[in-house]
Amino acid sequence: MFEVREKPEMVERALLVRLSFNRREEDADISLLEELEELVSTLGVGVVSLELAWSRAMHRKYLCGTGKAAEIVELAHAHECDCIVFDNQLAPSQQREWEELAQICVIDREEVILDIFAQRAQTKEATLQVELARMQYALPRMARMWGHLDREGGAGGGGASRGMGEMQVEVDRRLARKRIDRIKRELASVRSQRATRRKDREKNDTPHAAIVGYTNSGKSTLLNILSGSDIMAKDMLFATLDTTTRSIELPDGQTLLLTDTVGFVRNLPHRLVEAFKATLEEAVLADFLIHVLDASDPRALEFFETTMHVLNELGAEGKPMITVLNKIDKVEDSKVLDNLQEKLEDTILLSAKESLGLDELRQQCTVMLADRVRSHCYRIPQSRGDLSAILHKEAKVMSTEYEGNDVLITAIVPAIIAGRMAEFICD
Ligand SMILES: Nc1nc2c(ncn2[C@@H]2O[C@H](COP(=O)(O)OP(=O)(O)OP(=O)(O)O)[C@@H](O)[C@H]2O)c(=O)[nH]1
Ligand SMILES: [Mg+2]
Repeated sequence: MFEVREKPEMVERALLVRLSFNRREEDADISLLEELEELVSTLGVGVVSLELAWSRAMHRKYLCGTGKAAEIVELAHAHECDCIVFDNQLAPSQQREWEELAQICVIDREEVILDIFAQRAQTKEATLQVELARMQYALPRMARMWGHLDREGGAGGGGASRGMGEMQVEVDRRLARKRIDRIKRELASVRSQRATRRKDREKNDTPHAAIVGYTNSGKSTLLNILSGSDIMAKDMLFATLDTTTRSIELPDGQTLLLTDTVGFVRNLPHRLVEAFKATLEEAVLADFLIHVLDASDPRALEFFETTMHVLNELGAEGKPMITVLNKIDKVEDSKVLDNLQEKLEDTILLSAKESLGLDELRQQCTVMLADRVRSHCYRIPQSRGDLSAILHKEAKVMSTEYEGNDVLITAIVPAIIAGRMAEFICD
C-alpha cells in the first residue's frame, strides 16, 4: 500500500502531548491525554511520558508559541524519544514545522486512529474505507515526506538538484489521486452488494436493531451473548471495524436482527466518520438502537455524549433507543448507577459478562417493536367496497392498483383495524 511517509518501523519511545488553551478544561484535557495513551499503546508503541502543555493563544506555526515548542522538543530529547504524538489535530504545515524543529517523527491523534483502523480492517469494505481515509490524510502531507530530498540537495551545494523533492511530490500526488479514484470505484461496487443484501432483508420485513456505543463498551460481547455467536470481543480499542448481523428470538417469538457496529471515540477524525458512513448506515436504517455504555468507566456520561454526537452527524437522531448500562459487575458503588439512571432515559442495567439483565433487554426490545409501523399490501375483492372504504378512511394508503377483479391497496394500517384486515394481506 502507499505509505503516508517513511515512519520508523516501530516507535519505541513516544512523548504524548496535549496543548491546552484553557486552564478550566484541565479535567477533560487529562482524560483525553490518557485516552491517547490507550490509543497509542494499542499500536504497540512505548509511551515514555505524558505532557499537558498550556498555551495562552493558538499560533500558526506550531499551534503553541515558539518558546513552548522549544520546551516540548527539549523534553522529548531529554527522554530520548523517537516520536512526539499530539492529541491536538495538527495542520500539515504544522506537522512539518514540528518535525523540522524536533528532528524526530511527529504525528497527531488522527494519524494514530487511522493507523489503528488500518491494523484492524478485515473485510474488503473496511480495508478500502480505511485506505481512502489514509490517502486523503496523506495527500496534503506529501511535501513533508519528500522535503529531505530538497534539503540534501541543498547541503551538497548542488543547486541543480533543488526542487527534486517538489517534483517527486507532484508525481506522488498524481499517483495518490489516481489511487483515491480507484478506491472510490471499488468501494462503490462493494457498497452496491451491501445495498442488495439490505434490500433482501427489508423485503423480509424482519425488524432490525443496531448496537452502538463507545469503543470497548461491550457491544460485541453483548451481541455474542444474545445470539450465541463468537464475534471477536477483546479488551482493546476498535476491536470491531465491520458490521456483523445476527438474528435473535424475542420473548414473543418475533425474530430481531441485531447488528454490531464500529465503536466511537472522542475526536474521531471526521474523515473516518465519512469513510465509515456506509457501514454505519446500518445504524441509521435500524428500527431502533441499543446504545451500550461501560457503566464502570467514570467517563461514561462523556462517552454517551460522544456517541450521540456522532449519531446525529450520521442522521440517526431521534431514533428510538434503549441505553444499556453494561459491566455492572465491575461497579462497586451503587450510587454510580443511580446517577447514570437519573441522567439518562430508558436505561437497563446489564452485565454481558455475567449474563445479568438480558431478559429485561429482550423484553424491552419487544416493547420497542410494539408500535412499529409497517405497510402491507391488501388484496380486496371488488365486491368488498366496504373494506376499501375503511382502508381509505382509517389507514395511510400508499398506492392503489387493480388486478382482475381485485383492488391491491398498499397501506399502513393502525392496530384497531389490523386484525380485521389481516386475512387480506398479500405481500
Ligand atoms: N467485567 C465486564 N467486562 C465486560 C462486560 N462486557 C464486555 N466486557 C469486556 O470488555 C471488553 C470489550 O468488549 P467488546 O465486546 O470487545 O467491546 P466493543 O464495544 O465491541 O469494543 P469495540 O469493538 O472495540 O468498539 C472485553 O474485554 C470484554 O470481555 C461486562 O459486562 N463486564
Ligand atoms: Mg466490538
